[in-house]
Amino acid sequence: YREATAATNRTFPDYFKFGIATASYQVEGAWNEDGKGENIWDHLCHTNPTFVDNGDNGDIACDSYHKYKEDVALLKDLGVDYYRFSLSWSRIIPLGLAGSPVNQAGIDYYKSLIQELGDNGIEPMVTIFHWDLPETLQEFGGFPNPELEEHFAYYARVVFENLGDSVTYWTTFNEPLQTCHQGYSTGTMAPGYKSSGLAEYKCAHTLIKAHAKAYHIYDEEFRPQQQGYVGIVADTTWFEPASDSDADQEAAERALQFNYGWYINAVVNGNYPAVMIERIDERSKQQGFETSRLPKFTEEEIEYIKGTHDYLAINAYTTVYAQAKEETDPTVVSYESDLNVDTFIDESWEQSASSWLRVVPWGLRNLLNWLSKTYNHPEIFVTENGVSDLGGLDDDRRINFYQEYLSNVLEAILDDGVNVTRYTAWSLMDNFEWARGYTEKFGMYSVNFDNPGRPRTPKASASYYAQVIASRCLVDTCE
Ligand SMILES: O=S(=O)(O)CCCN1CCN(CCO[C@@H]2O[C@H](CO)[C@@H](O)[C@H](O)[C@H]2O)CC1
Repeated sequence: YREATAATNRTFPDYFKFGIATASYQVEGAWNEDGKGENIWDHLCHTNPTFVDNGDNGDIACDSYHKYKEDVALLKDLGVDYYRFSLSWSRIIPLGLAGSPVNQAGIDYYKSLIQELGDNGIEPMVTIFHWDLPETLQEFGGFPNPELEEHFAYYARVVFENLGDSVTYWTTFNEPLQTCHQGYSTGTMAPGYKSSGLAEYKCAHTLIKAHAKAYHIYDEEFRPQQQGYVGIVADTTWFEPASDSDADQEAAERALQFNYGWYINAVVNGNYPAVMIERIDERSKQQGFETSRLPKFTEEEIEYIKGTHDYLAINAYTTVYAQAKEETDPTVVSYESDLNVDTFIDESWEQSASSWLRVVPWGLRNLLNWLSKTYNHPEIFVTENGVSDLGGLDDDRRINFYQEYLSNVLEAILDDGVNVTRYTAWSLMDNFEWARGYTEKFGMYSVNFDNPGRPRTPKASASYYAQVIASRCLVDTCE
């Protein structure tokens, strides 16, 4: 499908659940209160204030650490079934290190938030890691250091033990692609390293093993009593073949495998996608490396990693066209040259406030179909989807975005038989948009960052989303 379609007037199935998401560093603030340790975003913002637009940082952010009851009241007004939020590793384990002290005040904060959600009939969907790595662990090398597997396993066990009685849906990592590729290759996210085609592959290797270990810890030690589910949230742009030539179709498929398959082929089938292994092994050999730049899983690791997911999750925002290109200079060591695909957009696609995000609703339907076909028709959660602007309460472009993207989700379900059972909007409120600071707004509630009270104000999109959830339909007159 390549055409925007008018929003369908059909209704969402009764089992379908609507949610909304935030993340710890983006909303909590209280960066050094009640025993919380420093994380890599605290450290980056404080030591290199030019990294983030306007020198913004998450010291206060939306102050959700103090205002979480207000946040739950907003969730109640929206009528969401669940709230997807993340835990701050260094609030719970200040040093991050396996065996290091646990900060009870950090545990108590999340217990209070989960209790408040429960009291309001809202299910918590908890992300264990959403990019805010304890700074001490970065001083040990971060995820490129294989020891991070043990440190993460210790953290996961602490949160399963302390919070698991009230949590059914867990996610180990949010967007490992951004963690490793933006963090250690493009340098556009903390810790801001530029080790393309090198450290980023080590980062992913440790992260995938850490995910699998946490999954097995839950499966063996906690699931019997807690009866919950564990997954990993991966993201990708939808890559639409620029033409129906074989070369362009292969280019699009290769891009999806290097972006989403990098992690999800591992948790589903136990290993990296074949196309990554083949291309990186070959190029590493041409470049004179004794071993491939892409680390290898052993046979027992493949068995251990295979199947470590109880649902398939996707954070999806936008689309690009993918086109085959001539092989680049084989001596270039980089992810981009390993991938070797040209991408471009259609300038007619509606813009957002984010340079990487064009509004292309039909791309989400194609992506959901690709996921279903590629991973054998699993249950799929859309765990993030949303659009940025520069502010304002009459956000009719955001309403239009949700109406058209949700319509494509519903068409994937009703017309294509894709088993999507959850949809999560990004985000509840305007928050710290990483290197873009507070300039790009994704919230359904506006936050006034010039007011120490960080007041929240509903935008028109909040009313629209509440109406969609109540009516289970996207337009005024439903069938
Ligand atoms: O600006 S640049 O072009 O130099 C680099 C930007 C790279 N983007 C950042 C967001 N990411 C996926 C979405 O990232 C997700 O979506 C939200 C909106 O971004 C974030 O706030 C969430 O934390 C994150 O989970 C796609 C890649």
